Amino acid sequence: MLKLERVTGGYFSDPIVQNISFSVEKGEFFGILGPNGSGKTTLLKIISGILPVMEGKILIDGKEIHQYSRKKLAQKIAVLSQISPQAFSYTVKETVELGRYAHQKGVFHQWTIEDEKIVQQVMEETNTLHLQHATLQELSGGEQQRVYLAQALVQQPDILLLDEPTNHLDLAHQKNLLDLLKKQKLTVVSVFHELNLASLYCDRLLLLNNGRMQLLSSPDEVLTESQIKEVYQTEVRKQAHYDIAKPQIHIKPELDSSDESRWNIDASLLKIEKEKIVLQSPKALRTVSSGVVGSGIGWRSVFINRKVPPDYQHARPVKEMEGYLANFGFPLTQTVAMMTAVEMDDACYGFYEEEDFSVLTVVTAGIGNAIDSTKAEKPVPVEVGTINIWVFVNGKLSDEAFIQGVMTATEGKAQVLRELEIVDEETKTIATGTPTDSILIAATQSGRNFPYAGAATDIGRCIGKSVYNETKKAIEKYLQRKQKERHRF
Ligand SMILES: Nc1ncnc2c1ncn2[C@@H]1O[C@H](COP(=O)(O)OP(=O)(O)OP(=O)(O)O)[C@@H](O)[C@H]1O
Repeated sequence: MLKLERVTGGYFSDPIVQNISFSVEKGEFFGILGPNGSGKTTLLKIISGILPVMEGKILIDGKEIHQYSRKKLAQKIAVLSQISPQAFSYTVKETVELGRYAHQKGVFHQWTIEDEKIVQQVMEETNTLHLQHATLQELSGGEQQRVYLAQALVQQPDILLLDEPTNHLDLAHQKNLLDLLKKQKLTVVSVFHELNLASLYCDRLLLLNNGRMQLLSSPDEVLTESQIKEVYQTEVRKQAHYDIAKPQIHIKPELDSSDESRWNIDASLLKIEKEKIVLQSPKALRTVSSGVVGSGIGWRSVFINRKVPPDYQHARPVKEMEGYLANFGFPLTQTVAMMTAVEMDDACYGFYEEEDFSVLTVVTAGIGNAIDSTKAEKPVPVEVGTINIWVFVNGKLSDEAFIQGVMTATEGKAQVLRELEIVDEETKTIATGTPTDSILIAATQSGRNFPYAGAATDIGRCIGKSVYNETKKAIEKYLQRKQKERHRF
């Protein structure tokens, strides 16, 4: 549909963009990225015919753009105008109507029912209809942007060229505008400054660097940490979007040196009370957890293991737990909270200090419902039994290390159950845990760097060993308590 063949162009004789070649297919959303001054706007102006092609060719549907009449080209390509002060005395509706010029026939450019229908429909879609009688100067920057988009859309072009279409828009209007363009299945070529929006909406991205093509590929290939560092001279982190398979880029603010300094979590921060265990960290820790509250991946500074009655039943345990936390004034957004029916006195913890890192591990263990997850058909709850494991690492864990930390901790727990011959009463085989076990791996993200935390690493073995030791002590305490209770009755 749109094809650039070795295009060079710019202002006067200055070739700002050089040797650009790509094709855009019908219905494709094509993004142009690059640092300030890399030639994005210049390239768009060359494509739209505002600036001449110095070398190479631009073809639309196989025909070079200079072979199209102005009106015919306007039916093929629309450009989202930049806000221009001279247009300010027009009303919104008049401004949008100008977009129909390319389709008006005859010498007198008669306005048809069809023209009116399209204008009404597009103004509705762009949320500009209610502004129709206002003049442009009475509108905010974002409202003006939507009016110009409406003007381009009523042109019903095959290809829409946009230069930073969202730069004046608030969050909702950014999303609405890009959703609208996506829904219309238009062929869009758009300059973006916002890498994350470009990633979410574009099928392919062209990354420009000093007027030349750095890379043309999918968002995932273009938006890599190393590529962005090279082109934008900025350190970034790349992560997958929470809901869809598109990358998102995070910049990291420059911190003052005190924020980078090493700090530790140790047992002095731990408070074991009758009804709960609390650890409050002076700073947020990066966490991976399966708590009732604060599960998943995040940054948290308050950790609660709450004792509930053995017959605890609640239709909405998360809500109930949130209410409990709020009662104590614990900040919900910063808290990981678990529950157990185990006596808090039976909690076990240990601080494991190695040469250049340390680990604090806290375990409460009840094994009334011990289950062999590899054989059981379904859990058969008899009594309350939950093993809750907290592992605090004084060090910096990668995502991979967090996952391996969960693995090594689980291996430690399973080893205890095997050694103590804790049996799943249903299957009569050695249990692997209980049906409601919970885990937290939390790291200060200061001090030594740990790319991995599997059993091949000292941190992995330390996590495995600490969980093994503390779980063993906790289960032995639990068993002793049960035995005493049995003797009493
Ligand atoms: N009207 C002009 N006349 C001469 N040179 C220009 C003109 N407009 C831009 N340039 C030059 O062309 C180069 C590329 O500018 P362009 O606006 O295409 O970059 P851009 O990638 O869109 O930048 P930004 O991200 O800042 O919008 C710059 O060095 C700029 O100084």
